Amino acid sequence: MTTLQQAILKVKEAGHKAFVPYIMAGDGGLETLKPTILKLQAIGVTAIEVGIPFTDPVADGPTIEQAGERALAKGVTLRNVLAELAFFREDITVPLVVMTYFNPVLAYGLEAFGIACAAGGVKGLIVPDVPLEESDILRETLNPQGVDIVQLVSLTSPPERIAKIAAASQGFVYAVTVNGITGARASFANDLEGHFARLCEASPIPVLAGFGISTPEQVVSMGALGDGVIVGSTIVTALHEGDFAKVEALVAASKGVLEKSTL
Ligand SMILES: O=P(O)(O)OC[C@@H](O)[C@@H](O)c1c[nH]c2ccccc12
Repeated sequence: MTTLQQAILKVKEAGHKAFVPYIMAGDGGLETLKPTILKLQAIGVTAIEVGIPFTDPVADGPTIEQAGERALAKGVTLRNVLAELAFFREDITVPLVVMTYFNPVLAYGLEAFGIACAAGGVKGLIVPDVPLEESDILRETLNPQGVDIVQLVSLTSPPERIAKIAAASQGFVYAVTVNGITGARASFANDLEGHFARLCEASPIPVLAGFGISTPEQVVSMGALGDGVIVGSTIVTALHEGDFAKVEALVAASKGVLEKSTL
């Protein structure tokens, strides 16, 4: 079992839901990466999805797109993010999952990228623009470096495809809860239960729900569909605005506490 899967199962055994915040690496400057990761792990997140800024983030809504622009303006790149992680990897206690589009990986060079991931203690990778059919090359290069390739399942995937993706995904299955791009949503489709039940049944590894989750109540309701949640845009905004209490309240909800945390 991989480190990433183990971290999620540990939370499950404690009767909680996994909570994975997404951050835009270097939003506020590369020097913010270390304190942000240390703060998040201190409040008990399960893993951290570390987003790499990119000029053409096709799956992202305005919140993450703008955070990416801020990071790019500060000179943040895939290369210097991985180098920074390597610099403080002894202090990192939760699995890190890098989320990047394929272009920066290609520009880095796949082999060199894999080595840099290992040096930075990266445990998982999400590359949304590499479809399942093309993903062998990622597993072949990254698995030997101890990095899981996490696959996304969309709401519109037919059953055979859901089964294929669940069988190929590593660490966890990323179940996308909306049709569309990242960003907070007021409501979700009401037939999510059936979709998640089929997905959880088909998946030998944990299933986490992500996209559109922005309130403690949604952490609870979406978390209940599977093994936990991934929260991006709301975390990015809260960190940008310095509202850490909001982040704490979301984490507390994943542990069954639905009131503002006083940590
Ligand atoms: O921002 P949201 O709606 O909370 O969704 C999570 C998401 O941000 C994060 O997992 C993510 C950011 N960019 C992505 C691109 C593809 C898949 C996932 C992502």
